[in-house]
Amino acid sequence: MLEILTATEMRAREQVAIESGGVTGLDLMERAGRAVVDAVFAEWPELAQTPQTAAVLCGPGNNGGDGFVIARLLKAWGWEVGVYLYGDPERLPPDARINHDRWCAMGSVHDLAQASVEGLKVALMVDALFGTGLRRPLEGVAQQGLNQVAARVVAVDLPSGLCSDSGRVLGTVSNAVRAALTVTFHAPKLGHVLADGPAVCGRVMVADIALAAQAGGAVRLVAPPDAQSLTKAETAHKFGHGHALILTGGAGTTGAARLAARAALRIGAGVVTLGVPPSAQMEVAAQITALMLRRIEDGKTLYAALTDKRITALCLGPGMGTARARDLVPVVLRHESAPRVVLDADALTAFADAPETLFGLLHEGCVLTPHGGEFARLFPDIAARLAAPATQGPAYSKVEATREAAKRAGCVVLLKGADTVIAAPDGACAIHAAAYGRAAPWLATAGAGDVLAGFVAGLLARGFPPMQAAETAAWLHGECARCFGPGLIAEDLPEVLPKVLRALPDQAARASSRMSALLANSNPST
Ligand SMILES: NC(=O)C1=CN([C@@H]2O[C@H](COP(=O)(O)OP(=O)(O)OC[C@H]3O[C@@H](n4cnc5c(N)ncnc54)[C@H](OP(=O)(O)O)[C@@H]3O)[C@@H](O)[C@H]2O)[C@@H](O)CC1
Ligand SMILES: [K+]
Repeated sequence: MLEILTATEMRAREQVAIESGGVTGLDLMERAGRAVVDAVFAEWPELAQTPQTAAVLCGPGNNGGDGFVIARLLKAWGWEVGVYLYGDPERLPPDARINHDRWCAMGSVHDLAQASVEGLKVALMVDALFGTGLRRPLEGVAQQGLNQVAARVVAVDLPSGLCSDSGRVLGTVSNAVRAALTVTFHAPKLGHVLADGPAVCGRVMVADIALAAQAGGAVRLVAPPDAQSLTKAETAHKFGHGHALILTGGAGTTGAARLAARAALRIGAGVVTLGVPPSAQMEVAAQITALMLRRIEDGKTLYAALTDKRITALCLGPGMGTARARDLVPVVLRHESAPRVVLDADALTAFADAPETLFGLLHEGCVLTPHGGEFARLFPDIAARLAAPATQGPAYSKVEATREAAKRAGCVVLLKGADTVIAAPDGACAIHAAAYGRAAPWLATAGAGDVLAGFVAGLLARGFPPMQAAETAAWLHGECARCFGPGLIAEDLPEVLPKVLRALPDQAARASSRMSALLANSNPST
């Protein structure tokens, strides 16, 4: 499991290590500084060839302390290093103060408030202004780092201005350092993958500073699924892999549900049936082959259909129309057979006026897959809080918002985006970040969300628990987009899935691929 930490969790890990007596805060700071220097040389090998020039911007906390270590190590390599402190040396925390004083034995410290670094030409700028302790937007002289012209900017832990827990830049979005390389310690932080994080971090390297592994953080990065979990048993009957029922809208609006149905079938549901109103029967019949068709006219016919115990999951919403959704969603959610259900698109919008009615019906076998707009319709107060300007760190995050929504809804919520967050009512939470090595910009295409809903439905039909179904669907969806690449349209996603499934790593390979797939991993000497 690749854990991804909040600032508080990271501090707790540091504290446990220090209290165990095996390491001091000063040791950790030394390792952090050394890890940054090693990562810089790994990223830009040309800088290790001959001594260069660097500007190191140090802040008033321990992030600044790391900066003083880096300055000392670069100087030891023969570099010409300018150190600029934002703050009062007398008020530095103890470990940072010690490293400040060590540096002072080798060079001078400029006061960032007095010495302008605007336009300074250096080979490397080290941003050690703020890390996990950022509380407010960068302002005044602290902003000088933003306009640096160095060819290479390395951020220590986080680009200054970026909130570690939310990935939101405090203030306006231009209020953060834009790094080419970010070197963080022990584990990635939420801010590296959420919101603005990927846009300002550049490449992210996770450096091992020899902190002992501990029980996982509260949030995980979605891992590649285990190939075994998606195979089909040699002896199983088609109904052994479940039967998904996908409801369509009327004539002319059945495309979205057909996309979802094909996705459910491709991901391995044994049988997939499209439930159509009479007006759409001919249209759908003319389009399908492996998919089944059943007339679902109204609540009564749907209720009767659900008495077939072989139907293990439903997908409602894509292209369904809000009126039909308002009629049929309660029938499914109230049905005594309690099949698993994914609700998307119109099935969410249909309850914009009365979200509490929907929440009263949802159960733990449900998954909601809203995009930002649908989320705001169901959870307007949560969405408003998330949309409010981030002025204080730690800022309210998409992780907190999705967790709050899942708790309120009483089921798994998958909030889509480049940073897809999936949360369960018990607080379990995972992020699928389509960023860094897993960026999938081609997913911004009509119908991609319908395919995701279909993937979730197919997995639910196969018996995956809701959280696992949502995580697995999100990962495979992103992987299909990456595998197809430019020119992708939604129809391509289910078609490329077999290739993606064939390439899935087995359990042993998963552990090592997880980290490298998303973030570059460095393991500098300690
Ligand atoms: N944890 C670990 O295991 C390890 C941690 N390590 C390193 O420590 C870093 C965390 O250090 P940290 O906690 O001292 O916080 P940091 O980011 O330096 O800033 C705090 C200071 O900034 C100030 N301040 C905040 N915002 C401001 C603003 N906008 N404008 C002006 N001032 C502002 C704030 O002031 P205050 O809010 O108290 O007024 C306080 O003085 C971490 O990122 C990593 O690099 C490593 O050494 C190895 C192991
Ligand atoms: K920083």
